[in-house]
Formats: sequence, structure tokens, C-alpha cells
Amino acid sequence: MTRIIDGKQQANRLREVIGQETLGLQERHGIRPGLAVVMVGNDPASQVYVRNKARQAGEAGIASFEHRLEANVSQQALLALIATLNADPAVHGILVQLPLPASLSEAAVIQAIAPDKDVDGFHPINIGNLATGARAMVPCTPLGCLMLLRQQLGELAGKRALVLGRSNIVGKPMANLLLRDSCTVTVAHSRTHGLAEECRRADILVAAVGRPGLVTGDWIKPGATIIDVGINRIEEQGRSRLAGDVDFTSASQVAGAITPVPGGVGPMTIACLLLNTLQATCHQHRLPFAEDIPQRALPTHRKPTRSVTS
Ligand SMILES: Nc1nc(=O)c2c([nH]1)NC[C@@H]1CN(c3ccc(C(=O)N[C@@H](CCC(=O)O)C(=O)O)cc3)C=[N+]21
Repeated sequence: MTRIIDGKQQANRLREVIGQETLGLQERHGIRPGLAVVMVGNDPASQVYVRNKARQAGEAGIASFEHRLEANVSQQALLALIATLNADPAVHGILVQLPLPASLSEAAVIQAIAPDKDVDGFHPINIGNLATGARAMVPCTPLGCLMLLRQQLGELAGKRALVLGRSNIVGKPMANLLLRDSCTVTVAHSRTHGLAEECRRADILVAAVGRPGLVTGDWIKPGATIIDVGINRIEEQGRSRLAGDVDFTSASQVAGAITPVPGGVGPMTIACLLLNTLQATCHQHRLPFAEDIPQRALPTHRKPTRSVTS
């Protein structure tokens, strides 16, 4: 039977445990984690995420500070705001909503964020630490995907994983995380030859290309675990709805387990943002961070089986 991986429920559990931890931090040390979200311009889709983030942060005991800037803001003014947030002791995490207007340099903005406060894990220091296996702030979407995979499969070592997409935000960090968990990792993308055959070899498939319905059931190895990162707004029969990169109807006939869109990876992304903010807070106050929060919140669904064939 195909299992539908309920990311919304997992994210609820994770946020609940994060809330318990922030309460402890508050009671024992009088510290309240703070997250600053910077949004440039007013992309309506981004506004929804920003609102959801702020509400869920509050529910988990995290203060959130929103900064909305006009789309025509100068790079200098944006960098000045980041410098202020870097120096603000009430702010432990900084997220600059991407993409930025074309007039601004995303690279310069990301590099201006203090690596300790970079809860998106996009700063080159964090990317380098992740790639070398050192302690790092890990990008929220791939971290959420990894948690869903561990919860579903228990042990990932030795599995053949295919990451579809090579973005800095999802594909590349996802490949590094899977490698860290001893998967055999392939990164495929729009220029890959024989894409369908590559996909069919994978025990784990993470789709993050932004092409609605690209991956169909005939691309999937029977029993494989499918993580659909795509959140594509499509018009169908005069209506707007969200669609993943995976064709859910055909894929769910073949897969062993699959994430839906919405209700899969998206809610986990926000929960991981809150987790990173808690981690950043502990780190900045030289307090221990409970590394086992994900395992506590999301105990493994399937007992790891010892197998020589997979
Ligand atoms: N610096 C930065 N970091 C980000 O993490 C970042 C960003 N910029 N820019 C925009 C994207 C997009 N993103 C989403 C997070 C959660 C949902 C989410 O919770 N989606 C719900 C449904 C939402 C709905 O119904 O519209 C779901 O999939 O179930 C979606 C999208 C984070 N992003």
C-alpha cells in the first residue's frame, strides 16, 4: 500500500516540541527566540508565507519581526537594515525572502547576514560547513525533506537517491544531506540525458525543479519514496490550484510512500525555520541545543531493517 506522508501533521508535531523547548528557554533563562523576516516588494504569494511564518512562530513561543521594504529600495538601505538586525540581540534569526527584485544582488545580501543568524542556511559559510560535514545551519526545505525521509525509512544508508534539481536552495543542499546520511546520490536536472531511466533507479526521489507534473508513475521504481518539493500555482478549468513536480495520481499507484502538495514539504519548511531559529538562539547564548528534537517529535515509522539487497 502506498503511504501518503502527512507533512502537515509531522510539522505540527515538530512545532509542538519546539514550543516546549522555547518555553524551557524562557523559564530557565528568560530568553525568547526572535526571528526577523525581511520582505522586499509585495509579491502576493510571498505575503502568504510571511503571514504563516509569523503566526506559527508566535504559537511556538518565537517573537517575529517583520520588515517590509518597497520594491525600489536601494541595496545600501537593505544592507543597512541587515547590519542593524545582525547587531540586535533580540534577533537570533534573519530571513530575507527570495527572490529579490532584479535590481538587488541576492549574493551580496545573503553574504551580509551574520552566519550565526542565517536561519535559511544560504550564507557561503553555512553552505561550506554543510558540504564538509561540519556543524552548519541547514536550509529549511531540504532539512524538512530529510526529516520526512528518516521518519518514513528509518535508515537511509546505502539507498540510491536521486535529486531532481540543482538549485542552491534545495537541490545542492539536499544532495549534501543525503550524502551525509550515506545515500548513493545522483543530481539530475533539465539537461540530464535519460532522465526517466535515472529516476527509475532511485529508492528515494526528491523532485525540486518547478515543473508541474513532470514526474509520472512510469518514472518511478515500485516501492520508492517520493518527496515532492514543487509548489507550482497552476490554472486548471478556470481555477487556480497548487501542483507539485510529481503527477500525484499516477505516482501514487507505484510509489511506496509519497508527499502530497499542498500538505507535504511546505509545512515542514516553516517548522524547520523555527527549529533553526531555536538552534541559533541557543548557539548565540552559548546554551546547549537539543539535537534530538526531530527524533523526539517524529519517531521512525518503520523499524530499520537490515538488508543486503537494498
Ligand atoms: N529566503 C527564503 N526562504 C524560504 O524558505 C523561502 C523564500 N525565501 N521564498 C519563498 C519560498 C517558498 N517557501 C514556502 C514555504 C512554505 C510553504 C507552505 O507552507 N505551503 C503550504 C501551502 C501554502 C498555500 O496553500 O498557499 C503547503 O505546501 O502545504 C510554501 C512555500 C519558502 N520560501
